[in-house]
Amino acid sequence: MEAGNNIKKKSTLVPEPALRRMPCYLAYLKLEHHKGSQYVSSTLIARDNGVDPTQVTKDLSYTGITGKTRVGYEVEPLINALEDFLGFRVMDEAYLFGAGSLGTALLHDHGLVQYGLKIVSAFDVNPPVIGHSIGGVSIAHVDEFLKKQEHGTRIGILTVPAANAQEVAHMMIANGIKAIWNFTPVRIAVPEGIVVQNTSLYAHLAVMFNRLNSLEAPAPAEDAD
Ligand SMILES: NC(=O)c1ccc[n+]([C@@H]2O[C@H](COP(=O)([O-])OP(=O)(O)OC[C@H]3O[C@@H](n4cnc5c(N)ncnc54)[C@H](O)[C@@H]3O)[C@@H](O)[C@H]2O)c1
Repeated sequence: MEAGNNIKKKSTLVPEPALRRMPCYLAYLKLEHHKGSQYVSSTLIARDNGVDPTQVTKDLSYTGITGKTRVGYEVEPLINALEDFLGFRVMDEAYLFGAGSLGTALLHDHGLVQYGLKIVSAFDVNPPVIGHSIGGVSIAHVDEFLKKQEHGTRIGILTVPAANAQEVAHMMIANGIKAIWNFTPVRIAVPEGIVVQNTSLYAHLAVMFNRLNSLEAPAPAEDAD
């Protein structure tokens, strides 16, 4: 994987559900590759991923790879194409804002690098953490970010308290950040041309609770005549 400020390949706008399925296909294909499979059919990918085969074919066509009649997709080239397409093979650098509980967890996460994201600096305002290093990344005061004139880094991870989210987002954008991975529960307002990706564990938790509770809920009573 290349490091530095390589620009990821310009990609066309792909529907979000397809983009969300692709890393699952990738993980699946890597397992198949590990098991020694050379080819895998769209029917098999569909069955094991709980997706319609036509959907699989359409999703994978975005990578530019098509399956062969009868044998399906060649596993290794498809893995490479998916990784390329998803931008996982070129390393992007990111700054992290807010090295608290969640920020620390992200700084310790080795998985991000495998997906093409390297946190190169973290910024906070809390004196006890400034000057320390977490997961090999040093924590500086946000003033240091403001002092930097040139930022090759275009991605900022936002893990500050909700009350500071908008103000920190403004500061990030004013100083060159183009994409914000927002973990705060605040729907931050940004000017046009700035990418925001909101991520919440709790939103998924709410869905899980709802699904679980609806399983356990008594069946609705039949209408009496
Ligand atoms: N998306 C999720 O799934 C998820 C999960 C947990 C927490 N969160 C959210 O993530 C955020 C952080 O949560 P936490 O538990 O790590 O909180 P925390 O209080 O442990 O950490 C927040 C950090 O931000 C720093 N900070 C405050 N103001 C700042 C500023 N202006 N500039 C830079 N740093 C600043 C604080 O000093 C602290 O170190 C919160 O908004 C929380 O709601 C989201």
